[in-house]
Amino acid sequence: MAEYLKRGKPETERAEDDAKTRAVVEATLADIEARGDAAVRDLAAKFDNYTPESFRLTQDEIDALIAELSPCELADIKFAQEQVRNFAQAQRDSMLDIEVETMPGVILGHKNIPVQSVGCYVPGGKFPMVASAHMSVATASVAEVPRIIACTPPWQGKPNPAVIAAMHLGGAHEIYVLGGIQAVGAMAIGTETIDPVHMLVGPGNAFVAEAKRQLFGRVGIDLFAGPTETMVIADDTVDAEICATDLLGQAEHGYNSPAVLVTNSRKLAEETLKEVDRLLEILPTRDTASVSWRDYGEVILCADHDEMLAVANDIASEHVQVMTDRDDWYLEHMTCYGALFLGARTNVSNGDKVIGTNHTLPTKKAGRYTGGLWVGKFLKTHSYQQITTDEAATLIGEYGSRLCMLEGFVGHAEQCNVRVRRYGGVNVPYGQGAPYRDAAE
Ligand SMILES: NC(=O)c1ccc[n+]([C@@H]2O[C@H](COP(=O)([O-])OP(=O)(O)OC[C@H]3O[C@@H](n4cnc5c(N)ncnc54)[C@H](O)[C@@H]3O)[C@@H](O)[C@H]2O)c1
Ligand SMILES: [Zn+2]
Repeated sequence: MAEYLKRGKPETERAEDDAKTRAVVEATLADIEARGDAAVRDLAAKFDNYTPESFRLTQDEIDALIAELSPCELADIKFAQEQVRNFAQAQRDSMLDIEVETMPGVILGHKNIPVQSVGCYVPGGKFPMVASAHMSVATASVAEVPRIIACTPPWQGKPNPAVIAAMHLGGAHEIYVLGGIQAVGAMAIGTETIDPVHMLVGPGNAFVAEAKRQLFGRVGIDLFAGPTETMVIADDTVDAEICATDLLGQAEHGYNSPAVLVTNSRKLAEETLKEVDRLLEILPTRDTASVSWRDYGEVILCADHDEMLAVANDIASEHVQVMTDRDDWYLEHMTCYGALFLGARTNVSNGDKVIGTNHTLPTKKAGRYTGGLWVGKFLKTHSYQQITTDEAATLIGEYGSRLCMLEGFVGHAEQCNVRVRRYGGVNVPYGQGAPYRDAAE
């Protein structure tokens, strides 16, 4: 049995927080539904103290904001987007349209068609998350989505130049300075000034993630990508400084970011606990990181690697940093997670900002049923079928006719029967199934 050297808030308290968030989101979305732009305006004033003439930026405003960036800042953004595009393009190239002849005259296929309009949410409450624009906007543009709209909250009272530049360079067609529930609500429901989209993507705080969840069905969503989570799987091949740094590096995202160490080394576990306390004295973002660590930090001591693997798959953390004497073994055996970061040379912030994999990843155990955002999420795989010979129309029609009757679907059966009569010359009486012909005949 794994031993907890430190535990986070109990599940019951986490569930109470979730229930409060659900109620706030439900009421807010109903308000946007009822009052459209007027509600959006009130919410932006209330939560972000932001009351511009228009939330949508004009091309002149976008150009002026981009001009505020230094050449180095602009080059860095372009470098990151190039990495994200390159990997997304390789993934896109792996997705093929197919067409096969499954038996003579029977053609089956599928086509990958881009979602026709997407709303990308780029978080910006606590930090202006420039990188989130690469992950959603640039990836949508690799998928050739014809309408990409992007929303982000104001940063210190005005649009953040780096975020807006990343959205624009990523390929956004419309940019709005709008945050939180009002942004995702407006994009999905539509208002007098914003045409609704077909799908919402991108990470956000608990309110944003819950709003997307509630809007699912009305529009598509990429996945449940809420407050950041991180897990470090380590044995005594690494030291406490690197483990503590990796835990706090992601705990700084907000007040509710779980950071969990899973190890088979009591020495490493104890030293990491001490090291976290030491770093929390000097980390400039300790105000948030220390609260996340207090409420959601965990240190789990396991007997061996098999137990570490079981614990890790059960938690299904968003980010899993593996630093052991058998990193490839974890790659082979981990089944539930957002993304893996293998070996001490890499780290989660590489994935967050620059390396090219997508940082919009599943949280709250969503890694049990989905991976993160990727170019494939912007593509819909649609099937089609075609019968090109009379023989195939008759053969499939006869089987189809009988299988419809097996379920009592007489009208369905007649769709087959009319083909069997017309293309096969076989007389199937109206309202009956086709006669059974043995394969040997
Ligand atoms: N899962 C992922 O892939 C992933 C990736 C990056 C970031 N994240 C997460 O994104 C989140 C970003 O959060 P953030 O808050 O900094 O920015 P955000 O843009 O998600 O949210 C800011 C908005 O929240 C709204 N808001 C704030 N307090 C509110 C309240 N009490 N009621 C209703 N609405 C309220 C405001 O409208 C504000 O515009 C972090 O939790 C981070 O961990 C997740
Ligand atoms: Zn991060």
